[in-house]
Amino acid sequence: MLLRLQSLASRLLPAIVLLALVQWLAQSNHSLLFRWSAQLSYVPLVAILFAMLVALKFGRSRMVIACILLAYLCVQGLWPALVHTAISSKLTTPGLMALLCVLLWDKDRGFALFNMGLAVVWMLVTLLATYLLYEYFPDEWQHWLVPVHDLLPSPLDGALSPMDWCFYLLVTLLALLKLLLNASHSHCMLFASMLVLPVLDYQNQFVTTQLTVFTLALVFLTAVIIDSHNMAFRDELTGIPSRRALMQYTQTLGSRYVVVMADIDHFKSFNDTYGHDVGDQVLKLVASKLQKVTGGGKAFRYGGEEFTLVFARKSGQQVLPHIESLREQIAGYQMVIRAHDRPVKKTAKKTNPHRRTSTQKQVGVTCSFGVATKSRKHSQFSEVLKQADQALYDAKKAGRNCVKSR
Ligand SMILES: Nc1nc2c(ncn2[C@@H]2O[C@H](COP(=O)(O)OP(=O)(O)OP(=O)(O)O)[C@@H](O)[C@H]2O)c(=O)[nH]1
Repeated sequence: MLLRLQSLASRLLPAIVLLALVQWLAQSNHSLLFRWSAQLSYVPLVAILFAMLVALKFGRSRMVIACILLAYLCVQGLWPALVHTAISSKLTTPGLMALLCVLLWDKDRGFALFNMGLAVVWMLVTLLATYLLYEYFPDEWQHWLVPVHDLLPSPLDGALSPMDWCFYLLVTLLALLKLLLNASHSHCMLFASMLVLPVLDYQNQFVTTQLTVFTLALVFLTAVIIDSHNMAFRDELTGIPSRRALMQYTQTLGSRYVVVMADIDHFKSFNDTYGHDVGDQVLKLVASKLQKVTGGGKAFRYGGEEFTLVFARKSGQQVLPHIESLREQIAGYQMVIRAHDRPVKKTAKKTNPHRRTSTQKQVGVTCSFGVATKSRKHSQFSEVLKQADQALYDAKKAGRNCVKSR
């Protein structure tokens, strides 16, 4: 949970700080900004449409929809007569916030006609629900909103009606809940754009909106690119760099490095005893421990239950103490499993070393390690990797839960 909060903060904070800076800059009424907004008034619209095209290319349907929603803000500023109606002006911010919140909870559905039709339907339903809520919220229920409205800091008291404040708060909390479950860059950026909408509504200035939309276009572009990069180079299950990332990393290695192959001992029996889901939990746990390796090592998931650690500019002797301490840490950790035990197969009964813990909630995991150093004889990365694999085989033969080097 702490890790999740850390990654959420590290993704969300830069975008929020950037947007806050933009608001401050726009409020400073700098003459250059006004000249910029007059002469380059179409730039934010072009930027957000460009971000939309990139999202389209990467198949990120949610970001495409978010860009369209932000483009609406630009169009509203550029051609007010085109979109101005009593309903649209009153409900623009709540409607957009509700749509962004639903987008956060939805998933990328691609661009098949049926899925796009579905997206249009739920967007219309969301807008209709927001409209009905605002129009028909009973007057006699208004007093329920007052205590929540009182939570607002006093300078903002008059800025937001109780209805607006409660609605924004509810939608924001719902979105935050989603972020706690999944905080990809795209999720964080959608959330940041949600937060800035009431501010834009309050300021109601063309230049602020344009500048913010331009910033959001850049922020969305960054999110789409980073998420796509992560999809390609991060292992989906464990979240650590994948084999593809390892192969790319090898290009950057110099003439001195150490490769370590790590393999979870008797991993098959975890799957057999507790099921595939617990097997996945074990993989995640081991990956998180490997990722914290000291001595400058970088961890990758090689495939299955095998991991690779690479230590650039290090000798075997320098690396060994770090691997030994890593092995001890993993072996000393008691993992609490969150799954019901499986009936043990007859054939697995004889060989399964975890069988005794099958009724307990805590299980131990061990790993074997094979270490190899780049040398004149083995100068190619593939050769060093092969040596590390051989050393791993030695470790397995020596009884597992140990480190062997070649
Ligand atoms: N849960 C889960 N299991 C996986 C995954 N990838 C591979 N496996 C399983 O990992 C197991 C690998 O087992 P083996 O290679 O036989 O070796 P082991 O049981 O780890 O035993 P030793 O390596 O000899 O100590 C197989 O049963 C695979 O199905 C995965 O992503 N999730």
